[in-house]
Amino acid sequence: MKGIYKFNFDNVLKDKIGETGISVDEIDELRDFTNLAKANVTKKYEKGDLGFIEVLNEDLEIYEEVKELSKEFDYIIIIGIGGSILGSKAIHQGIYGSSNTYHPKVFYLDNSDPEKIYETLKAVKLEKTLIFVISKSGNTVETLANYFVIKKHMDKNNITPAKPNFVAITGGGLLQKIADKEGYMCYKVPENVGGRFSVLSAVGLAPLACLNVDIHNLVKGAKKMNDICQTDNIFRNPALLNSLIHYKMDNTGKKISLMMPYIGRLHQFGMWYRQLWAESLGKDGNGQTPVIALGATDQHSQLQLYMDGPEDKIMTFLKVNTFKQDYSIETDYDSDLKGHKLSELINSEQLGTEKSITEKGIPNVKITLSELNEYTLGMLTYAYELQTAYSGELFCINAFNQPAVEHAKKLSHAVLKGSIKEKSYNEIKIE
Ligand SMILES: O=P(O)(O)OC[C@H]1O[C@H](O)[C@H](O)[C@@H](O)[C@@H]1O
Repeated sequence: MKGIYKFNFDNVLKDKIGETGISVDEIDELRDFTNLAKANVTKKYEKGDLGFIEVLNEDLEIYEEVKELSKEFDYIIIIGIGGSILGSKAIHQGIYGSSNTYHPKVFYLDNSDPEKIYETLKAVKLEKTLIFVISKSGNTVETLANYFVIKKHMDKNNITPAKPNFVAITGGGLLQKIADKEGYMCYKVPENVGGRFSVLSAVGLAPLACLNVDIHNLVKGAKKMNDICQTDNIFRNPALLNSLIHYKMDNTGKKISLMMPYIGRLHQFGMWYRQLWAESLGKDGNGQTPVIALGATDQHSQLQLYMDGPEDKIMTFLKVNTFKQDYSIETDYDSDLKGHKLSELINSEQLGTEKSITEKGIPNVKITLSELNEYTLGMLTYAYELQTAYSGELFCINAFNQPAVEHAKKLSHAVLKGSIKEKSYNEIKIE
């Protein structure tokens, strides 16, 4: 499997967007600054802190066992939240789209919304369902709650699949205890792999292997990107260059990082990126708010704001050259569309938007993939992981923790236990 990845940064340059931009010379002058960031990431990796790089060397044969087991099942449920599920969702959608017409069918339980679990239970036959329960900490309440509800439902209704149907992927906590006690097949999340950086570890690879994603090519793409990004030449290192561009733009008030894929299959990738960028860099008053829009759909809903609203955005266009299916537009009516393909239309819309955004002086970069397959998706995913690690260094932020989220989790627990009650003094109530 092959594919080409192109990173284009013309439209952040001063000669394209004016004074808000950056020049090639300025980028070059920041060589020491960017090389230090890169060297710090390497140091952390050598110290054993960056498991998301280490996992590239993992033996993928370990996933054969669960893949074999999955052949007994028609449905897969993945239970997890945040970094424990967004990656597999993004990669699966990146390869298969969101129609869920393939075998096995997949369902994601990533919320404690009772209606969602009800709908899922109605859509699957549990005796034919392989269920992944994924949580690095092993203690995330939404994940445990969904597991407990499904387990009880199976026990109460005497649902006994031909083969054991729970697989735990965890680094410890209550989930590990449950897996040990119940004898579940279990994959480990290494301590040094942060949840949102875990898609290329067991967290993503075990379920994806069962969903017929070619994980070998996925990792191969990531390794290729890792090799490419070993260079200190920033103009040859897309992760480092994009990191610097976002850093410089942040410094000039571009506090929103807007990602706009022009293919539906990358929409979930945007959602994965949203967590990665937000949780890694949103600290101590820093951080760019990631926003995801889908081209061309959101041109007709958001573009007015992007072009004419606050000048606080840097945009990333994601584009693919080849679509898996295509249609030519044929009509007897007099129309500019006549004789064109849908792929030409969507890519023209991308370029048209890019041109008008650039004319407005809004900085934007573009990643073009020759096609969207496991290999190119592996390159894309890993480039963003590395870019986020570099950005942590540039912004002097620990990109690998999430203290504010931990605090909110504690308060939610306190509410559940009854030690915090909802009180409101100022509200409008209408009956
Ligand atoms: O994998 P888990 O331990 O269940 O954590 C799931 C998620 O929980 C928290 O909300 C963290 O902020 C996320 O970074 C994490 O991905």
